[in-house]
Amino acid sequence: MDYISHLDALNSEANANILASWSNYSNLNRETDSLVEQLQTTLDVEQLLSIYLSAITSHYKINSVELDTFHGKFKSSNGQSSSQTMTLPIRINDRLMGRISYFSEKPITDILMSSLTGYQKKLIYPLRNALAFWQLQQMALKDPLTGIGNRSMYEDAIERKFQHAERFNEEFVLMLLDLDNFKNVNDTHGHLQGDDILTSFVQLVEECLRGTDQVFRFGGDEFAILLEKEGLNGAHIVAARINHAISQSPIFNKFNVSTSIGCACFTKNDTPKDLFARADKALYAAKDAGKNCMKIA
Ligand SMILES: Nc1nc2c(ncn2[C@@H]2O[C@H](COP(=O)(O)OP(=O)(O)OP(=O)(O)O)[C@@H](O)[C@H]2O)c(=O)[nH]1
Repeated sequence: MDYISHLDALNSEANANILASWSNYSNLNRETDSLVEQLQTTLDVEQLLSIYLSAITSHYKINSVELDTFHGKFKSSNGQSSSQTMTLPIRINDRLMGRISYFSEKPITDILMSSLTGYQKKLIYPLRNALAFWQLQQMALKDPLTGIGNRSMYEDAIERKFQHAERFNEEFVLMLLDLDNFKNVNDTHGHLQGDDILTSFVQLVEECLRGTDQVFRFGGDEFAILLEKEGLNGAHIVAARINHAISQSPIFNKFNVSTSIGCACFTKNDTPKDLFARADKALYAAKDAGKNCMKIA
């Protein structure tokens, strides 16, 4: 090969390398643009994480990501196990928003970490919007005094419970609870004391339930419980546990407050309204029977 041909060959090799890196660069740019577009399609935090995870798993062997914020934890996973973890902070204008942990079965190297930092930047603003939206939703669904779900959250939960129970042929129980003689606490000792009783009641009830059961405040001194995968027996046990816990509680004894409970078990062909009406009728029966007891529809 003469000198000129050698130079030509070197030149075309260099051009090919430039073209290849340019093509890699523009592919990467196209991918990140498409990731940004996809991240703009939802305000659901878990869906965002799932889109993000799919984008990064096409390059890195990451099996799940977990977002830890001041408001709660969110996770997305492809179901595979991971032995390695790495956590990166997420900041907006130097303010810490939370942290994302990456789980992988392969060691997470410094190079991987720095490229993930680049990817993570695409997530920041969509995530900020989704978290703000999530907070608003939580505020609309939670009772501010006790922190448990309100009537709107109950309506969502009961719809889902019905769909689940019908599909998997599962039992569940709706319990309606109303405090006895509560008005007297407000009238005699003031609303702050009444509020204390309401928050103590929620704590006490939660201690009597499994983590999978749910408790809601409808307003005033009215509450509802959804007992997961339970029938009549479960309802009897839980109601007895709650009534017993109240009878042992110094604050409830001091103010002579107890609770009346009405229960109804889900049956096929029920609607949420039917179930509620039966539990409500049972609650009235418990009040009529002298309060501080449980009646089953
Ligand atoms: N402290 C406080 N009181 C509330 C709140 N919301 C409603 N109430 C009061 O709760 C009371 C509920 O009244 P009732 O259920 O009729 O009173 P009760 O004495 O429990 O009546 P029985 O159920 O027949 O025993 C009323 O006095 C309301 O003003 C609240 O957020 N905080």
